[in-house]
Amino acid sequence: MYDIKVIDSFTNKQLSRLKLAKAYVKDTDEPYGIMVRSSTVPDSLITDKLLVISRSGVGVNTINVEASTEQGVAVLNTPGVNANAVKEAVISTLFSVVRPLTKAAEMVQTLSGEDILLQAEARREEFIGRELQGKVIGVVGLGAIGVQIARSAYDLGMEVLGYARRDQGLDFLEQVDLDELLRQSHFVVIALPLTEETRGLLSEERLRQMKQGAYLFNFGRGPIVDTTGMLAVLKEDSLAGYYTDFPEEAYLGNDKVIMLPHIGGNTQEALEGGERLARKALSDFLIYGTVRDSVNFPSARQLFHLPYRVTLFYKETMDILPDIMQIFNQFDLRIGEMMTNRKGECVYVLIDLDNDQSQIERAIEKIETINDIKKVRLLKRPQYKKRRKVKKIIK
Ligand SMILES: NC(=O)c1ccc[n+]([C@@H]2O[C@H](COP(=O)([O-])OP(=O)(O)OC[C@H]3O[C@@H](n4cnc5c(N)ncnc54)[C@H](O)[C@@H]3O)[C@@H](O)[C@H]2O)c1
Ligand SMILES: O=C(O)CC[C@@H](O)C(=O)O
Repeated sequence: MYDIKVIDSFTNKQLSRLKLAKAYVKDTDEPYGIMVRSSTVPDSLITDKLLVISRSGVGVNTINVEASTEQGVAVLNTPGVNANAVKEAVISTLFSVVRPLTKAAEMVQTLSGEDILLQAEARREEFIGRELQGKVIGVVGLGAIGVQIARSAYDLGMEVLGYARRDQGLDFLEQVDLDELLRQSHFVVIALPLTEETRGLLSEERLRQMKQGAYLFNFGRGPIVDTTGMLAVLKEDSLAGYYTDFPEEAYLGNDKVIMLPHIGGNTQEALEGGERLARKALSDFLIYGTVRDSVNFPSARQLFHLPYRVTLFYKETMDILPDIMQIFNQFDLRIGEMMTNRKGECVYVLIDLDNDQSQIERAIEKIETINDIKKVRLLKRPQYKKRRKVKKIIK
């Protein structure tokens, strides 16, 4: 039985399905698993008992991934699940800054009388907009979200520039360096994760390179844009505005800043999809040791035919697999199937066996003494009840 701590709200429908993995929601300080959305996972929960953190969503800046890796805890997420939602939010904010439709509709509500159409038309000049077609958009970060935004902007007839660390080979945009992108774009959209590398990437110096009258949209994370720098640049009237999904007190009352309450991915479709994938990823990890999307574990999947599976996670400072194999031999364990995969210096191994459980447990005790080993688990092949055949009654 696994105790699962649930941070943030998840639907009962998904939480009740955890029981398929013998996992049950419990408010404990020492869980085996954590389900979370964008709230911070306290470091105190990352104990050696913890096996997995499953994030419904993409950004993992609220999870101490380094500490998790040290404890052999898999940090799973659901990349791509909210990319369409964020893309649609970005496209609608782009339209909202060039077309004052909401303001125009509000004005109409102030009118009265039979000739309301004439009165309204007389004020049309107050609401002249601009078009996106033909303008330059720069997309910073070409992952699931960035690529979708770039593609839609291209379909709207915009000229699309993109910034990524590697050539993405996309034919609907021109990849340029960040400084060039900032100089050329009328609209710049940030679709990056928050990392040590991206924190403050949009520094005052970089913001000053932006085109006169350009807009910046931040749907990545707040600290990617330097707040002091942004306030200074906005004061000088070089930027037309800053649209951010991450409210900051320093921007309150600034009429050039529009802040949303972190709702880029906040659609019913994205939330339901994220919850389902995060719950399933957690269940599959607990039952089978399977890893699909993780920021610190390599992906791993193997059919579970034999009665037992040993999963091993280690940070490789030297090749320890021969030592592990030697222990398996010493305890006369016959490996049926095995797979190994790596992510950077982290290695994850699945080994399926058909031996006596106590024999495997003794081998595990010895494997746990090897330096670099972060986590070893012994899984039993799940026994699914056979479905009863339903006899067809033919009248
Ligand atoms: N506003 C919201 O509600 C919302 C919703 C989803 C995601 N996000 C944010 O958007 C981020 C991106 O989401 P995604 O689904 O596109 O993730 P993703 O992992 O598919 O893409 C991230 C991209 O950023 C690139 N990248 C990372 N560091 C970089 C750097 N220093 N320079 C250039 N490129 C770099 C990666 O290579 C990757 O291509 C998330 O991490 C999250 O912070 C926000
Ligand atoms: O979980 C959320 O509510 C927002 C998710 C979003 O910021 C993400 O990184 O996927």
